[in-house]
Amino acid sequence: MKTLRIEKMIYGGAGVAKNGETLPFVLPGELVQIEAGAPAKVIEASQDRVAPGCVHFGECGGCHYQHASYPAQLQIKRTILLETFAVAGLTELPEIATHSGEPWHYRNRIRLRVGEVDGELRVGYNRAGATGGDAMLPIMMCPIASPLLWQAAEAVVALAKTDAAIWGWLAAAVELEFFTNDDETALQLVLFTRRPPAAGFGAFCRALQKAVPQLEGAGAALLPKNPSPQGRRAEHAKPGPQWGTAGIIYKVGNDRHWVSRGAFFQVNRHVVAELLRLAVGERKGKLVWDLYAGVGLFSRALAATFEQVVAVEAGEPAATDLAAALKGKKHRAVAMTTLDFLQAAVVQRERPDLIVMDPPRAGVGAEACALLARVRCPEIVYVSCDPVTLARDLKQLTGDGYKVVELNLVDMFPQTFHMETVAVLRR
Ligand SMILES: C[S@@+](CC[C@H](N)C(=O)[O-])C[C@H]1O[C@@H](n2cnc3c(N)ncnc32)[C@H](O)[C@@H]1O
Repeated sequence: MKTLRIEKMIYGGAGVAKNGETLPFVLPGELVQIEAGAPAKVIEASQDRVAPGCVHFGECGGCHYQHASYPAQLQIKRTILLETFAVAGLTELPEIATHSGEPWHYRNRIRLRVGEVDGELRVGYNRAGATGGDAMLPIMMCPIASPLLWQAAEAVVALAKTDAAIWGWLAAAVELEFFTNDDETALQLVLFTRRPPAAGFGAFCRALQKAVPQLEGAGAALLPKNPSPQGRRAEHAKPGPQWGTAGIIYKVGNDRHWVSRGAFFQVNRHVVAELLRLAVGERKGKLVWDLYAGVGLFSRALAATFEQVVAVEAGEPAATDLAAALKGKKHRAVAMTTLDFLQAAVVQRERPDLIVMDPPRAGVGAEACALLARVRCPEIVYVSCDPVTLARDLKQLTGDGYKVVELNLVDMFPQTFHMETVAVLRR
């Protein structure tokens, strides 16, 4: 048996003790007893410790911080962000401003696993510490999901007991993804399967729509027959049968965005307007580039105050949605990677007044940052969902003449270790 004092939290959800050992579900300052094969026992609890809001917390892989009060969660994220910047060698940084919303029922999208448990079809998530290939944790609630999403998940499971079409498709499903809009008036479903039933997808969707009238559209996504050894995320799905509308309208501020089923959209329905305000705000000018533009969340708002928006998006179906959103105007949607776009732009010596960029977790990367330095745009707004790659890219950009003048932590993912940052750079 060992007794450890937790020194601090690290990115990824765990706390770390003085001897370097890491433990999940602890808090800074706590004294914890550990014994091989038994869960850690908290001997001296932090005053920030609270009762978790979900019965599955600790077992479920989705949440990491439900045992911390919400103000403590925000403090943990700010501390980790600052430490990540320090490790990357970033100095002379502005204060971090924190922006948050309602910390429960915020997710507009959930991806559930489907499996048979004790002879019954159930939905669930990955267990904490497990990967996609391991046994799923069947769940009875998900209080970070918007209520409609969980209502739909419960409906599909309940209907499978009595409805043959629902049973057939649910039994064939590997995962279900539900996506809803800002006010939960519309719902989309993607059903991932390796062995689709020969027919009956329409009957499945109509039966579900009877129970959940907000269901507007659904599609089956066909996975390879045999799971990839690299895991579920490495697999590419082909489109199977489709039903109803192909997307939903999602309202943010004055804009109504068309989001196709499967296209990226910011996941937190309570803070997306604040994220948009931070990324766009009152900025105006002649030319702006929106890199990694998705369906055009930032582009549409930028189009109100810039003469021309050039928006770059490499993924489908977002690139098609983006082109439709900017169609018929002087703006330009470019369906290519940011790197290819920047390589061409540097040759043509283009220089926008502003660049907004919101890459996936991998960040912008060394090659694209080097090209950005050559563009010498006076202001860059970098929206990031990974502090480590953000710190790496900021270090390179500050070495190339930029200064970080504003830092915002936007809590897009309450109850989890994930964090969203909006950094403003000027030269
Ligand atoms: C974090 S999302 C941001 C989307 C958008 N800014 C928004 O707020 O809705 C990143 C987007 O970048 C796209 N993407 C990924 N890799 C890319 C690349 N190399 N070049 C351009 N776009 C890319 C993805 O398809 C996704 O839509």
